[in-house]
Amino acid sequence: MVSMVGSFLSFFRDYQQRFDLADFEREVSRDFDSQEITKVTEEAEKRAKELVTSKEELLKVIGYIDLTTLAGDDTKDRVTALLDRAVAPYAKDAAVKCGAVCVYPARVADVKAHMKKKGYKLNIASVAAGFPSGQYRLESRLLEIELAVADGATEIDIVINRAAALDDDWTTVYNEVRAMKSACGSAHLKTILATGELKSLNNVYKASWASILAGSDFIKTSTGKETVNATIEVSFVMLSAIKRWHQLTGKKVGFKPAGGIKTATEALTYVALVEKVLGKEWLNPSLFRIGASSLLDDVLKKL
Ligand SMILES: O=C[C@H](O)COP(=O)(O)O
Repeated sequence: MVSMVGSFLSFFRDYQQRFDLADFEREVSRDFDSQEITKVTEEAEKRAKELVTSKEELLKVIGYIDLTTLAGDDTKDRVTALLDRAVAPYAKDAAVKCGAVCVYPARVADVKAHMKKKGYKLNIASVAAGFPSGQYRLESRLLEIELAVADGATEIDIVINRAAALDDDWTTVYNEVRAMKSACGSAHLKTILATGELKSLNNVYKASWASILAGSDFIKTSTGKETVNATIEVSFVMLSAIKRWHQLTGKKVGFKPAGGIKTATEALTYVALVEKVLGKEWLNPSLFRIGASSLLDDVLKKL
């Protein structure tokens, strides 16, 4: 028994600490069946139409939301108002809260100061590492993460290096995410794949796998700034990678669809998909978030 645990631990440590390109290639050489994806999508859409009639499910959606503002003209007043809203989004029930607020690094200190002043408790997510393009030197991306954490971010949403991904250089993608995970310290790392720029579902799977191997706590679809953001199709592929990792290691990685999710029914389609692929145990804010700037209004309207 002890030696089984020992070999499991060494397998797991190996997977976490080195990037073996041959192992990686073996693991990611798979195709996705478009008929299966269409079937799963139809099922999720059907289930979402049922879920949207349930007040309990709608309230759960609020708890999954990373209430986001990511605009060039964000100010202290805008992010503090966002925080006020995220801690008390539903007037009829003070226990309902969003999963986090999500802001640019330069606004984290404003959020933290307001949180302290009001005595709130909520996760503060900051995008970082040259969000949304990632087209910056690694040193500056790492420093940005460290500064956001020092200012009070408890969750860091980084972007992968799409130039490396599109050059099929998955070692670089892995090494950079690993360095970013280390720069996060105790903050959780959400790794954005920017799937709308990855050109193929196989690349989405490779990006998911490299990010998971590198220690990401969550994988996230999109920045909200790509031409194509979250879709059910790429989500299915990412969830398949999370499922495979769980089968191999027993570890649970979270999932965050983001970008362009505006209605309760759309949000619940992702809920239904997660339930279908990974099971109900993933449906809590420590393993499932939805990144959205304008979803909350529609959810409140339906309550
Ligand atoms: O991570 C969150 C996204 O940037 C939000 O995108 P959205 O403004 O389309 O809802």
